[in-house]
Amino acid sequence: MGSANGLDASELFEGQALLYMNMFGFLQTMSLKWAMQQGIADIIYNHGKPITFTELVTTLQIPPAKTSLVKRLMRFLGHNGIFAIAGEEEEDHEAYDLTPASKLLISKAAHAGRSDPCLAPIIRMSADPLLINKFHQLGEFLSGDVETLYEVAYGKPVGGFLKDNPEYQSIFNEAMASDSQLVHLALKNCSSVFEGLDTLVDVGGGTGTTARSICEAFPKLKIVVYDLPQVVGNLSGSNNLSFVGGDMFKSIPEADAVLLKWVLHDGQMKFAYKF
Ligand SMILES: C[S@@+](CC[C@H](N)C(=O)[O-])C[C@H]1O[C@@H](n2cnc3c(N)ncnc32)[C@H](O)[C@@H]1O
Repeated sequence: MGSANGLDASELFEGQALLYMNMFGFLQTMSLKWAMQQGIADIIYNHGKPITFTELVTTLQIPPAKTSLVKRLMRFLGHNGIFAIAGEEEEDHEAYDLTPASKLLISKAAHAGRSDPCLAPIIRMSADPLLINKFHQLGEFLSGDVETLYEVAYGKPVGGFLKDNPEYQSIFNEAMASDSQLVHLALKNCSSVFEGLDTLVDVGGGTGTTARSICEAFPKLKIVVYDLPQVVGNLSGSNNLSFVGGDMFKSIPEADAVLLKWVLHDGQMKFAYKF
């Protein structure tokens, strides 16, 4: 027999499971943040082989009363593909290994001088409480006239917010730079894209991580990274790389081609960066 809302028992439970899965979706972000803050990827990497549950809680100095919670979190992260679970799950013999995702959390310090990409900074930014908070204002933003979510939540657009909060400007710049580290992998097969170009302007190019990769791959190409003065003001270039500060809504330096990466993804971004 159907319930009052016309659902049979299996539909009810499926609906409930789906709702709860979405309701607890934030736990994916929070457990990832925990693993990153604890440096678990570095711990496993330095260990040189899968680390057992007992070894992990000992290394993390988890109080005995809370070790079972760590096991739950590690299994949750394993279920989500962040770590691989090896060994037997009974008797505390379970062990954790790195996956492609957690290898991208290994810090530069653990890699000791190698230049492997590390995406921890962009996770740090995305999981920051202040920056997450703005999403509580989605309703107010979408039903009101204010142009950006930042303005609803913090009283100013993202550019102004970052200018007034230099610590977030650094978090933001590092996050963007970490995302851009992966670009050089894509460049290997892209030479045709840059053929015939002498100059390129990377508009909203941040601190120049993408531009540096392109400069290395195409040393004859001259690249200008154009971004807000607060972002590029203190940066100096090299042979074929230079930094220019300015506002892209007023003008941009002349070049054979323009690169826009993570800039103007949609109409909202135009307003988002207005001061
Ligand atoms: C989402 S980030 C992308 C950074 C970089 N392209 C990347 O992919 O890592 C957007 C960039 O646009 C810059 N930006 C925002 N408004 C701007 C403006 N009016 N003129 C120039 N740059 C601007 C920001 O400072 C920021 O560095």
